[in-house]
Amino acid sequence: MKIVADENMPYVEALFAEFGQIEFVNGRTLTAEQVKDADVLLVRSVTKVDQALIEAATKLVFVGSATIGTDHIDLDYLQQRGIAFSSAPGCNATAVGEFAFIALLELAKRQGTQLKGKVIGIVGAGNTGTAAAKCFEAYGLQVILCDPIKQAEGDSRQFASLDELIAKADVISLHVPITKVGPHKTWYLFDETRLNTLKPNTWLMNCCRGEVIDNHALIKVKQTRDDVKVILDVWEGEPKPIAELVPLVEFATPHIAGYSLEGKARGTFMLYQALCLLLQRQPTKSLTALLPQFEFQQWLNNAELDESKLLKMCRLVFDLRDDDALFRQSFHTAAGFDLLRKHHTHRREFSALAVKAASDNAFSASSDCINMLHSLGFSQ
Ligand SMILES: NC(=O)C1=CN([C@@H]2O[C@H](COP(=O)(O)OP(=O)(O)OC[C@H]3O[C@@H](n4cnc5c(N)ncnc54)[C@H](O)[C@@H]3O)[C@@H](O)[C@H]2O)C=CC1
Ligand SMILES: O=C(O)C(=O)[C@H](O)COP(=O)(O)O
Repeated sequence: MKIVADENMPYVEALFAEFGQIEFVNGRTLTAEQVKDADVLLVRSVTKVDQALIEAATKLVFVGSATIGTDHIDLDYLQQRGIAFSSAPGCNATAVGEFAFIALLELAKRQGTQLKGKVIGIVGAGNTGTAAAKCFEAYGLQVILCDPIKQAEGDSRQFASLDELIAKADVISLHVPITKVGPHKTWYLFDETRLNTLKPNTWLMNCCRGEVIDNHALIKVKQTRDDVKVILDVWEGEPKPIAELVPLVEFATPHIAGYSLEGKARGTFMLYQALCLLLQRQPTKSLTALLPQFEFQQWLNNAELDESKLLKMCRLVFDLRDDDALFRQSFHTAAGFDLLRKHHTHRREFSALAVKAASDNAFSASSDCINMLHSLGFSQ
């Protein structure tokens, strides 16, 4: 069996070697010629899997994408060909949720204010939106959810309309898939008209797909509204963000919100499970065995953890400022954007770091503060 796999997908060797010969490829530049003998194709979000790519791949039985989004896959064509497909829903939801939380702590610090007390609006209450809400709620923030699809399905959580959310939230975080048609289409959901309805001093963060915000309109709005602060992990026209936009953004990263080591490992592992199922083989590998132990654990002496100390703790697992600085140096070319992604140091999720109160110390952290950290996701 021949497996063609994106070179940026960790743990492929460990999980798929038992199925046959693996050929690693650059997912962005993958050609039909490289895929034509494949039985299995494993991709990430940068590979467009459509008729043009796989028409000649007559042996292909399985396509796996180790991602949450599936907008790069022509699902109808795969179905028509009878090729099994699996993505990895939820694999990096925790990573995105924690990214959103840390990014907002960083923004608050940079603005000389506190995140505490802000109202957070989450657009799209699926896996990543829910993971983000979990962090914000663990920190005691009020969260407003907007998800008309889940609302119509009878999800028991409380929902607001997008207009209500925009009117009430201090921070808006976007967590929707990209869709171009239908009553809830998200392509340019934040177009110029909607961007102009943002209330004064709104913080807007996009960790889903670049085209959910009209980036040209965002430039226009930002040029006259410095009160609006923006964090972008995803960009219209990736891998070539519009250069003019970057200096207008407070934190800029190259589509790495989902790039925790755990998230990537989960993604590859979910494809391994799907292929085992398709081939009716018993899985022999385990996800936990793949992940290295985190080098540190943290003893807390501080009686109370203020926001600045909380941010320092979060930076133990992920320092967003490094990615932002690197981005500004080398986003200018498509190769630069992709290299930033390729060489991104896979951060760990909060769960990799065990946090305990130093018990023999009069200044030991309060149980409220330890409970908050555990609710955020840090281990006991
Ligand atoms: N920056 C990154 O590294 C990552 C980006 N993503 C992107 O984030 C997207 C969302 O991921 P998940 O939360 O895991 O997907 P999901 O499918 O679990 O949740 C998406 C939610 O958005 C809702 N939705 C759809 N249209 C909407 C609209 N017009 N208004 C409000 N809600 C709407 C859906 O009902 C659904 O509940 C993915 O499709 C992917 O494009 C995902 C992972 C990592
Ligand atoms: O899962 C998704 O959807 C994402 O956006 C991924 O985090 C993107 O990562 P790559 O597949 O482009 O490495």
